[in-house]
Amino acid sequence: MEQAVRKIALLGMGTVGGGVYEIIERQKEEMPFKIGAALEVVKVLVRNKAKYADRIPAEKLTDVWEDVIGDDSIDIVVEVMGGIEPARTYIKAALEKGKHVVTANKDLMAMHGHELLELAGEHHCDLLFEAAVAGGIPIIRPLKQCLAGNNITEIMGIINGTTNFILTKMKEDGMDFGEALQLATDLGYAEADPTADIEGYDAGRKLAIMASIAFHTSVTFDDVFTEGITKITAKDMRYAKEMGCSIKLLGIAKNTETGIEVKVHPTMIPENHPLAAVNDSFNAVFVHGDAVDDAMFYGRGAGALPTGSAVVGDIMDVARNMLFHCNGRIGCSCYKNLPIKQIGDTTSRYYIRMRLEDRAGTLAAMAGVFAENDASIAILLQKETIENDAEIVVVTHEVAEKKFMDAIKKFSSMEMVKEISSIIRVYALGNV
Ligand SMILES: NC(=O)C1=CN([C@@H]2O[C@H](COP(=O)(O)OP(=O)(O)OC[C@H]3O[C@@H](n4cnc5c(N)ncnc54)[C@H](OP(=O)(O)O)[C@@H]3O)[C@@H](O)[C@H]2O)C=CC1
Ligand SMILES: N[C@@H](CC=O)C(=O)O
Ligand code: NA
Repeated sequence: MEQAVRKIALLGMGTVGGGVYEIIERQKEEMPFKIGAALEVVKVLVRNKAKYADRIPAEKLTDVWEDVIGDDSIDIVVEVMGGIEPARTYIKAALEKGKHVVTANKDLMAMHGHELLELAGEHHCDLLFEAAVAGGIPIIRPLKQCLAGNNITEIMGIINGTTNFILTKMKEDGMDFGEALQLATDLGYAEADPTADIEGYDAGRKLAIMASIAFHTSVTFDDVFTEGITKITAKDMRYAKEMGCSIKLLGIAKNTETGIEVKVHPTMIPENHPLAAVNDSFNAVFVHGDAVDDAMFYGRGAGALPTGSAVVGDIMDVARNMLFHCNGRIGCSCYKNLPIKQIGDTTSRYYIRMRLEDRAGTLAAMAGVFAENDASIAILLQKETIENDAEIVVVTHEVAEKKFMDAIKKFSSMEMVKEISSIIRVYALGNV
């Protein structure tokens, strides 16, 4: 019997495209046994063909989209270009022509995922995006399938490899921020514009995608509160260590009775928390469901082969579905319309480092302002004197963000306050 061949077009041949191409090559002999068909990359779309001429045969390489969309033999379009446009237009056109789509594009899925998944459903096509969240770590499929019997109430994770790499290098090797970012870029972890990584936008996009799936309601990137790591200093890292904590950029999504909370920010977590041990470019996602209890997913969240691994897994699923004529069986799962909470309506604990006039009564005045706003103090440290001012570190108990920020606003206008040097949210700190 003649061997079935599933024909693939790769849109993009950068870090991820290169990984996908290599894995398909490596697995060539295995594919018929694994998915009942061979996989063949027949077209590779890029902007600058000359850059790829030494790696990709000339007959496959194109810079003309019509060569892909006009080729009826192509079954699967794999979008690994990134960005919103022209990716969105190309994916829509592919789905409308009945082609299945695999994408790693979190920017697009976090903004237009709902629309694209509905379109895929209308055309009975697969639209799979495992690589869009936490790269090589299986998390989309577990949320959509393996954990589907749960009422998921919380997701918390380290979902940006670049920032985790930077924070690890700053903490463990004393590297400065710029040096660590350059290294992350050279290793292929960072986005084309690393602002998305360091300002928390990339993590925000991944969080929106996971929250939509887990809570069955549309959450877009615009709904997510984001704060990046650019203000984290070596000094805060030292204080964190002294308190038995690490500083990590966390994405936190909760399904509460009053609405959905979605936020990304640097967070102090105790060293004995499993997420504190997640270092370098590794990612990890904690999921809490009413049936499964806690589950944690850990692995490489970025890089050519780890991300390629997720993309190829999706391509193989499409090919398997083709064999059994059941493409499009798992589509959009947003059947609710839940409210999204503003950051001011969420609660947290806070670490504040500040410089106060070193004289009698300042600490009492500070405690008074905090108390008026329901922010009770759990830890107070006074270590250093800087130019006759006292450097004070405070960690509060859980308090509403709005009340805490009101306290900070009132407090910073007082004459005795020389500087609010940093504010970092704190995730549970032992018994204090
Ligand atoms: N890097 C990673 O570790 C991860 C990346 N992702 C996502 O995967 C996607 C790809 O990322 P990555 O591989 O790092 O990106 P790169 O910048 O390394 O590669 C992008 C590729 O797409 C091509 N391309 C870009 N725009 C166009 C266009 N308009 N028309 C044709 N070709 C185009 C580029 O071609 P040319 O060189 O000719 O411009 C290049 O080959 C992004 O959505 C990213 O967010 C997801 C998880 C991890
Ligand atoms: N820039 C991203 C790559 C994968 O999504 C990251 O650093 O995690
Ligand atoms: Na993934």
